[in-house]
Amino acid sequence: MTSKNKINEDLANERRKCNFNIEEVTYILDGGKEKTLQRKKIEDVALNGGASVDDIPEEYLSARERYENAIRKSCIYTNIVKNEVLEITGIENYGSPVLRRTGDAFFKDISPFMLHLGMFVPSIIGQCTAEQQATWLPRALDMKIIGAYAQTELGHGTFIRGLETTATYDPETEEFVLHSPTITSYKWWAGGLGRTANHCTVVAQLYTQGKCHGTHLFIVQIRDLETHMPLPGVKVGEIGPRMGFNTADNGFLGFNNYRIPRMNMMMKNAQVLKDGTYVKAARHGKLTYGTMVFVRVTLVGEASFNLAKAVTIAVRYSAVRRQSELRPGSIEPQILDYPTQQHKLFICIATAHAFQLTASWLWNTFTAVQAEMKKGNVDTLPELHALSSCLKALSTSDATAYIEQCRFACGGHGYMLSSNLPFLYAFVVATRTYEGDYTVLLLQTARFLVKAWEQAESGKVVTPTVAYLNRHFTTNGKMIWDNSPEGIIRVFQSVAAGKISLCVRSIRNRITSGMDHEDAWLMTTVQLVNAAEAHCRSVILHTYWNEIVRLTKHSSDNVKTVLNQLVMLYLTYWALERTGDLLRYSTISENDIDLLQRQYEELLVKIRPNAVGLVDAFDIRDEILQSTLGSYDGRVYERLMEEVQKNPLNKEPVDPSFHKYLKPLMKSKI
Ligand SMILES: CCCCC/C=C\C/C=C\C/C=C\C/C=C\C/C=C\CCCCC(=O)SCCNC(=O)CCNC(=O)[C@H](O)C(C)(C)COP(=O)(O)OP(=O)(O)OC[C@H]1O[C@@H](n2cnc3c(N)ncnc32)[C@H](O)[C@@H]1OP(=O)(O)O
Ligand SMILES: Cc1cc2nc3c(=O)[nH]c(=O)nc-3n(C[C@H](O)[C@H](O)[C@H](O)COP(=O)(O)OP(=O)(O)OC[C@H]3O[C@@H](n4cnc5c(N)ncnc54)[C@H](O)[C@@H]3O)c2cc1C
Repeated sequence: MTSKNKINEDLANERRKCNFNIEEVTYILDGGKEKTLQRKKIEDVALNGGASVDDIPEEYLSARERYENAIRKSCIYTNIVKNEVLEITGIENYGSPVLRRTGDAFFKDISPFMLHLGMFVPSIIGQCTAEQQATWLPRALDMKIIGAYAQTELGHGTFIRGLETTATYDPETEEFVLHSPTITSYKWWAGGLGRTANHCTVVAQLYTQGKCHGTHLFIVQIRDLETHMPLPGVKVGEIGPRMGFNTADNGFLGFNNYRIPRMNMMMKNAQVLKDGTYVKAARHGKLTYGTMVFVRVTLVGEASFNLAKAVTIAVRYSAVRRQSELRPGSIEPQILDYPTQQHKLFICIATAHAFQLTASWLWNTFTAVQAEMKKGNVDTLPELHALSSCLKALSTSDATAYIEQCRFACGGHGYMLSSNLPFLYAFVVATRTYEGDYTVLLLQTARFLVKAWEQAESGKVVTPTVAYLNRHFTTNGKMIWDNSPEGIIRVFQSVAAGKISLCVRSIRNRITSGMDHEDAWLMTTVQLVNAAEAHCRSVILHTYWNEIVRLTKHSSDNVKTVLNQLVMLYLTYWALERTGDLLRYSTISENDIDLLQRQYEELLVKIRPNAVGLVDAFDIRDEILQSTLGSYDGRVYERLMEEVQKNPLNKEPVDPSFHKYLKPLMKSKI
C-alpha cells in the first residue's frame, strides 16, 4: 500500500472493532440487496471516468467561471447518464434518487439541470395529457429542451392564489397571452431559469371568456433553441449571489404580452377549448399543486442522504482526531470517545435511518395514492398532503440542525469549505424554505388534524396515521408511562392528541367569546404548529420502529442488535427532549426520567464500538462525499495540506497587493 491509500490506523482499528455485517445494513437502507447492487453498478459506470475532478476547487472560481464549470460538468454527467447509465436502469429511472446522488460527485453545490429533472419533467408527467406528454416528454428527457419551474414571484411564494402573472386566452388566434402586470408579478427564484433553461413551466392566473379560473400551469419557450437569445416579449436573468445554490442560476422572468399556443396549457386536470370554454376535469381542486407534493415526498429522502453524508464525515473525523487528555499524561483520546461527542453524532446516524425508512414508506404511500387517483378516487389525497407537508417540514428542519451539529463536532476544520460541511448546510437549509416554508406546511397539516379530531369526536373511525385520536376519546386521563418502544410511541401519540385537543378548545373558546373563525384560527397558530410537529414526531417514531421490526426479521443477530440500539437511542433521545410534554400528558415520574437518562447514556456506550461501521454502512463513495475530513481512508491532515496546494493565493510567494498597497502603507509616515 502506498501512503496515499494507506488507511489511518485509528480508523482501521475502528473497523476491526465493528461487530456486525456492514453490507447487511446497507441493503436494509437501500431497500434490498438488488437495489444496492444496482446503485453500485450505476456509480461504477458514472464515476469511473473521474470526470468530477476539478483542477481548481469550484469555491475558488468567479461567479461566471463557476457557472460555466457547472454546465460543463452537467453535460458530461448527462452524456454518461444518457449513453451508459440509462441502459442499466431504463429511461423511467431518469431523475431517480440514485442518479441524483451520483450527481453529487460532480457538483459541490448544485447542477443547473437539477430543476429540469426535479420539477420540469415531473410537471410534464403529472400535469399534461397523454397527447401533450408525447409531444414534450421525449424532447425533455433527451435534453433537446431544458426547462425550469417558474411559480414563485417577487411578491408571492407561499400564497399561490396570490400570484399575479396572467395567461389570457385569445380565441381569435387560439393562443394564451402571458403578461407580468406589476414588478411583484415577475417570476423569481426558479432554478436553472436565469441562464440555462430555454423552456419553463409557468404558473399563471388563467383568464378566458372574461373570467379568472385561478392558477394553472403552462409550458413556455423562453429562449431561441439556436441562439439561446430570450424571445421577444420575454425578460429573463439571474437573481444574484445567495447563501447556497450558487451554481443553480436561479432566475427572474417577466412577460410582455407574450403569446403561446393553446395546447401549451398543461391540460390533464382542466382544459380551455378552442372557443375559450373552460372545462374542469379534476375531481380535486388542488391537483395542479401535484408537482409540489411529489417533490416534498422526495425531499424526505434528500434530508436523510445529506445528513448521512454529514455524519459520515463527522464520525470518521472524530475517530481520527485526538484532542486533550482524560488523565494527566495519558495518551490523547479520539474525540469520538467523549460521550458529549457521541451525543452530538449518534442521534444523527439514527435520524438518517429514521428519515430513510420513513421516506421509503412515504414513497409507497404516494404511489398508492397515485394509483387510487388514476381510478378516479381522490379520498386519500388530503392525508397524503398532510403527511408529505409535515414530513417535508420536519425532516428538512432536523437535517439542517443536525448537519450544523456535525460541523460543530468537527471543530475548526469543519468550518473549511473543503470539509464539505458548509456546502451541505447551505444546500439543506434552503430545503426548509423552498417547496413550502416550514411553518406554512405544518399549518397545512394542522388543518387536517383539526378535521380528523372533529371526526373522531363524533365517533367516526379516522385514517391510520391519526387512529390514535380514536383512542384519545376512549381512554380517560393521562397515558400510562411505559418504557417499551411501543409505550414511548403511544405516549408521543397522546402528546399529539392532547395538543390537538387544546388547539380545538382554544379555537372554540375564542369563537364563543366573539371572534370569527379566521381570527380564532390565526390566534391559535402557534399552538397549531406545535401540535402538527408533535403529530409528525409520533409518525416518524412509529414508522421508524415498525420498519426496523419488519426489516430485521431475518437479519443476523448482531445487525438486529445494533439497529435496535439505534432506534432505542432515537426514541429515548426524543423522550428526553420532550420531558415537559411527557410530564403533562403521561404519568411519567422523575424516577422514570432518571432511568431514561441512564438508558440513553448506556446506549451511547453500546453504540460507540460500531460507530464507524454504521457510517460505513451508508456506503457513500469518497467522490460523492467530497470531503477532506470524511474520506474512507481517514487521511485528514494529508488531504487538508493537499488542498492548500490548490489555493490560487499560494501560487506566488508574494502577492502583488504587497507592492501595490501594503508596502506604500508601511512606508508612509503618520
Ligand atoms: C446533470 C444532472 C443532475 C443530476 C440530477 C439528477 C436527478 C434529479 C432528479 C430528481 C431531483 C430530486 C429531488 C429534488 C431535490 C431538490 C430539488 C431542488 C430544488 C427545488 C427547488 C424548489 C422549487 C420550489 O420551491 S417550487 C415552489 C414551491 N412553492 C410552494 O411550495 C408554495 C407553498 N404554498 C402552497 O403549497 C399553498 O399555497 C398552500 C400554502 C398549501 C395554500 O394553498 P391555497 O391554495 O391557499 O390553499 P388553502 O390553504 O386555501 O387550502 C385549501 C385546501 O386545499 C388543500 N391543499 C393545499 N395544498 C394542497 C395540495 N398540494 N394537495 C392537496 N390538497 C392541498 C388544503 O389542505 C385545504 O384543504 P381543506 O380545505 O383544509 O380541506
Ligand atoms: C434556494 C431556493 C430555490 C428555489 N427554487 C424555486 C424554483 O425553482 N421555483 C419556484 O417557483 N420557486 C422556488 N423557490 C421559492 C420558494 O418556493 C419560496 O421561497 C418558498 O415557497 C417560500 O415562499 P416565500 O419566499 O414567498 O416566503 P414567504 O411566504 O414570504 O415567507 C416569509 C415568512 O412568512 C411566514 N408566512 C408566510 N405565510 C404565512 C402564513 N400563511 N401563516 C404563517 N406564516 C406565514 C413564513 O413562515 C416565513 O417565515 C426557491 C427558493 C429558494 C430559497
